[in-house]
Amino acid sequence: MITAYDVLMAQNVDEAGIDMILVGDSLGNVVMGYSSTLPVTMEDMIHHTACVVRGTKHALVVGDLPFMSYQESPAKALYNAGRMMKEAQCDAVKFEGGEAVCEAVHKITAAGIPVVGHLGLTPQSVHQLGGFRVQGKEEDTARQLLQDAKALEDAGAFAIVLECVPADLATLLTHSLKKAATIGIGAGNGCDGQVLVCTDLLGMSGGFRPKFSKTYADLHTMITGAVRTYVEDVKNRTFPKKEHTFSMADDVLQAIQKDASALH
Ligand SMILES: Nc1nc(=O)c2c([nH]1)NC[C@@H]1CN(c3ccc(C(=O)N[C@@H](CCC(=O)O)C(=O)O)cc3)CN21
Ligand SMILES: CC(C)C(=O)C(=O)O
Ligand SMILES: [Mg+2]
Repeated sequence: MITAYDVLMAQNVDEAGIDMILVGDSLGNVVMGYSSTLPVTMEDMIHHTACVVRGTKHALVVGDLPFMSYQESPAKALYNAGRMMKEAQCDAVKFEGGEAVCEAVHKITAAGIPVVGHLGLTPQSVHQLGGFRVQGKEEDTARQLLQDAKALEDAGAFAIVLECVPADLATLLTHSLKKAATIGIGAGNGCDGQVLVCTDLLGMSGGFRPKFSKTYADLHTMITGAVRTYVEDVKNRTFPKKEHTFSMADDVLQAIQKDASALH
């Protein structure tokens, strides 16, 4: 699984054979320039998820539900999950939380909408968590994670993202679940699948380099290099060349030249 936020990236990752595309609310950081995911709205998520759906032929597209679109009540969660499916036409929705959101998961799956859960470091709760830190290192928090994962599975989630949890705990959770698949990000290779933010993987997320990420390409260097060369080419007139240029018939040109010189 990989994130995407627009049609171009969706086409590229889909062609590369990815199984699932997540239109993450990391949109807030990656595309909109916010310092957290909290300001992202339903309108933002629907808009970008619809773009990704239009660029996807094969992968399953999951729309992330933004902060405060599902926390208030299971009824509101169902309403917004329905909006995401109807207006963006994606294949599933995802939202953060364990036991606290299980009633919402149950209602949404009962309505025929596939749900992906998200446990561990849940960025919409960053202020409560006190920062972006590994979760579930202590006995009580690890036990709560196991309970949350079981509860999400029982409520009907078909997959659960595990973000920034110790690898051994993620492996244990993966084995404990009977139906739901685990998708790790900073959770080791014992999960059923993995997810990364596309711009992190491609080396175009600026200075953001979390420990769990791996850059498979250096697009930042490629993009700045290409644009720098373009600027130079324009300034020294090596671009555009003849092959980038349109011409006109000589007699027409001569007629217009006469008109132009008459204007002097
Ligand atoms: N570009 C991008 N990639 C992401 O993976 C991502 C976003 N944006 N935005 C939403 C959330 C926020 N995420 C984050 C943000 C920061 C850390 C971080 O600073 N982690 C540290 C601390 C680990 C520790 O507790 O030791 C690290 O070094 O990984 C992790 C996940 C993951 N998500
Ligand atoms: C990092 C993934 C799991 C996510 O929730 C997002 O991109 O918003
Ligand atoms: Mg998210």
